[in-house]
Amino acid sequence: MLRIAVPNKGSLAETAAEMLSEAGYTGRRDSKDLYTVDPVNEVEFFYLRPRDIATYVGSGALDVGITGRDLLLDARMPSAREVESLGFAGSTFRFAGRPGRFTDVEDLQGLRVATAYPGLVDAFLDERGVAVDIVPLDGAVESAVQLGVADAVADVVSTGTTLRQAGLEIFGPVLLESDAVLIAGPNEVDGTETLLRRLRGVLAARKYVLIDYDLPTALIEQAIAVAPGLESPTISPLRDPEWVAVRVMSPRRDVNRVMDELYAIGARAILVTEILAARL
Ligand SMILES: Nc1ncnc2c1ncn2[C@@H]1O[C@H](COP(=O)(O)OP(=O)(O)OP(=O)(O)O)[C@@H](O)[C@H]1O
Ligand SMILES: O=P(O)(O)OC[C@H]1O[C@H](OP(=O)(O)OP(=O)(O)O)[C@H](O)[C@@H]1O
Ligand SMILES: [Mg+2]
Repeated sequence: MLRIAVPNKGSLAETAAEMLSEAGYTGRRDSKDLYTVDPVNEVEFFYLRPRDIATYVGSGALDVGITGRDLLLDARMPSAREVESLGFAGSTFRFAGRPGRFTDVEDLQGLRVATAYPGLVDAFLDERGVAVDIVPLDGAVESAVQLGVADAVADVVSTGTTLRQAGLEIFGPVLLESDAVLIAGPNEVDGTETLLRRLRGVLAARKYVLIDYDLPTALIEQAIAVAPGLESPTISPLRDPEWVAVRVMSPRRDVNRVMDELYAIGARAILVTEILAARL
C-alpha cells in the first residue's frame, strides 16, 4: 500500500483533501482523524502537520506527501524531493522591515531576523555571506519588529496585507516562489505513478475546458490558429458537407476571448463544458 502524508490543518489542508477526493481517493471523514485507509485504491493516508511532512517522507517512513515547497526546503531533508507542483497555496518568501530602513540583504549583517523558516533563511543568507541572528518563531512573525524582538522578518507573502498591517515593507530579493507540491522520498514505491497521473488529471480538469463548435469547412485553419487544442483538434463531419464540428481542449482562463474570436471567424453553436477528470 502506498503511504501518503497529507496536511492535517493550515492553508494546505482543505485543497489537498479536495484534490485527492477529485482524484478518486477516499479520505478521512472527520477533521480530527490522523489516519485513514482507502482499501479500494490501496493507499493509506497519514494526516500530519505540513511542516513535518518532509521529515516523514525524506526518512522513508512514508512514501509520498503534500506540503509547501518552502516547508520542504526549510526541512533540509536531502532525500525528500519535489515531484510535481500542485498549483495552489502560491506565495513568495520575502524579507521585510521598517519602511526605508533596508535596501538589500547585506543591510541585515549582524542584525536579528525573525522567521518561522530558519533553515530556508539560513541557507539563503549563508550563500550570500550575510551573518545574522535568527529569531525562530512559530507564526505571526510580522509582529516581531513592532514588539522589538527582531530588526527584520523573513516570511510568506501572499497578498501582502499582513505585512502592510504590521507597518512593514518588503526589501531585497525573492528568497523563493512557493506553492503546494507533491514530494517523494528515497524509495520507489508502487502506486506513486498512479497517484501522480491522477493528480495531473485533476490539475488538467481544473485548468482546461472543452470547446465544441460548428464551422464552415473552409475556415478550419483560421479557427485552429485561435484554439489549437493540446494534441490536435477533433474534426467531425456534419450532415451539411460545407460544415464541420470541432472539439478542442482550451485553457479555462482564455475561454471568453477564444469564443469571441471563434465567433468572429464564423464559428457557431460554440459550447463550453467542464472536464470532470482527465488523463493527458
Ligand atoms: N497566506 C498564504 N497564502 C498562500 N500560501 C500560504 C499562506 N500562508 C501560508 N501558506 C503556505 O502554507 C504552508 C504553511 O502551511 P502551515 O499549515 O504550516 O501554515 P499556515 O497555513 O500558516 O497554518 P497555521 O498558521 O494555521 O499553522 C506553506 O507552504 C506556506 O507557503
Ligand atoms: O500576504 P498575506 O496574504 O497577508 O498572507 C501572508 C500571511 O499568511 C500566513 O499567515 P497565517 O495566517 O497562516 O498565520 P501565521 O503567521 O500564524 O502562520 C503567512 O505566515 C503570512 O503571515
Ligand atoms: Mg501560517
